[in-house]
Amino acid sequence: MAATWVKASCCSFASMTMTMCSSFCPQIPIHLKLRPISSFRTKPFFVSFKVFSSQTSNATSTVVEYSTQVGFLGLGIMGSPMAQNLIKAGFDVTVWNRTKSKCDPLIGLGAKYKSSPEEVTASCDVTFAMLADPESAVDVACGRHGAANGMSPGKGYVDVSTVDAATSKLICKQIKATGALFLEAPVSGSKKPAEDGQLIFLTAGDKPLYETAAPLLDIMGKSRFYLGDVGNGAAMKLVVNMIMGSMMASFSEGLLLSEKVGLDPSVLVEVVSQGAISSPMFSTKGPSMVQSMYPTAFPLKHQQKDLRLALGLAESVSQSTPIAAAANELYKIKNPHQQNPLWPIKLV
Ligand SMILES: NC(=O)C1=CN([C@@H]2O[C@H](COP(=O)(O)OP(=O)(O)OC[C@H]3O[C@@H](n4cnc5c(N)ncnc54)[C@H](OP(=O)(O)O)[C@@H]3O)[C@@H](O)[C@H]2O)C=CC1
Ligand SMILES: O=CCCC(=O)O
Repeated sequence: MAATWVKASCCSFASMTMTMCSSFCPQIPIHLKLRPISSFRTKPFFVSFKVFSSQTSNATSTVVEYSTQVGFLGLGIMGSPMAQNLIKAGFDVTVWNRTKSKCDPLIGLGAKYKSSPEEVTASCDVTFAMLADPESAVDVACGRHGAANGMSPGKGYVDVSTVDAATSKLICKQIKATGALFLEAPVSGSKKPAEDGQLIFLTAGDKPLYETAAPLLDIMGKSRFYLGDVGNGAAMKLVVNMIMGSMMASFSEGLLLSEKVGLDPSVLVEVVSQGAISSPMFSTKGPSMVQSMYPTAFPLKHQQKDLRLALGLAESVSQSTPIAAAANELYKIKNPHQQNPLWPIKLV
């Protein structure tokens, strides 16, 4: 039981110019034709997308009429449902993943397959990358047969991986050296929001690409923020995940303490949900944590990576972050039999 809470805290983790009626009802699926907004695209851009009444409102419908080629690199927990939503919305999607077998379900849904990131970007107008960490994001973008090799003017690269600002800037430089445009767009939201097209995009970089890619983002997400220069999206994402890592560690401690003093942790979850510290994260993860159920949504190693990168960000501006630093130690644990002096329980 002791390991329960630790494990749970980690695992169970236009302006495209629209030709449209301004008084559309967001509840009713409608078909829209979009015109290109910039010289970024050289051919007519008819697109299918989910309808938003504003940047942060809920989107409720999807439409299909589309001719652009969309690439997707990285089909893990997040990338796979994101690419799937683009395919289901009617986009022409070409996929690549290091482990080829993860492409098969998407190919079954109609995706095309290419055997390298370079081939994907060479054949696509806009390519998304959803990779594990800074190393893999750089490798896939800038390595041998990497995405940059297939980029050229008129194309766009949207990196939705969670990385640090320096990594994002490095990738941006390589992509832009080809004449293509770059957008960083890490996401808030986990496996279920990815499946449901309810992610929150934290974007920064080339505004024309942001605008061109907006309908694609709107298929995969419920809102998007444009934050200016490359690095700001990465920083925003790291701050958000730093808060999340600390709060889930604290929640885990509370659940364990409640049990050790003879309280029912389920009741604690209910009490928390009704009070000022209620949070969708506690409400959705809490019940499964109490039941010792840990379906992986946000792998422990990624939360630790994000805390590590957030601590680096804090260090860059000499900000003290003792709470995040303590939480980071917890997420470092790889050996379940190892005892962590910072955690008040023996991990068995
Ligand atoms: N899961 C979540 O809830 C969320 C995750 N994120 C972030 O999104 C990103 C992806 O997360 P998630 O989908 O959960 O992670 P997964 O571990 O499920 O997938 C990681 C992906 O990266 C690929 N990859 C890893 N290393 C390499 C490499 N060296 N070269 C090429 N490809 C590589 C994997 O390929 P392969 O299949 O071959 O291993 C896989 O496609 C991470 O940055 C994460 O922090 C952001 C929001 C929520
Ligand atoms: O990076 C992962 C975020 C997970 C979430 O927002 O639920």
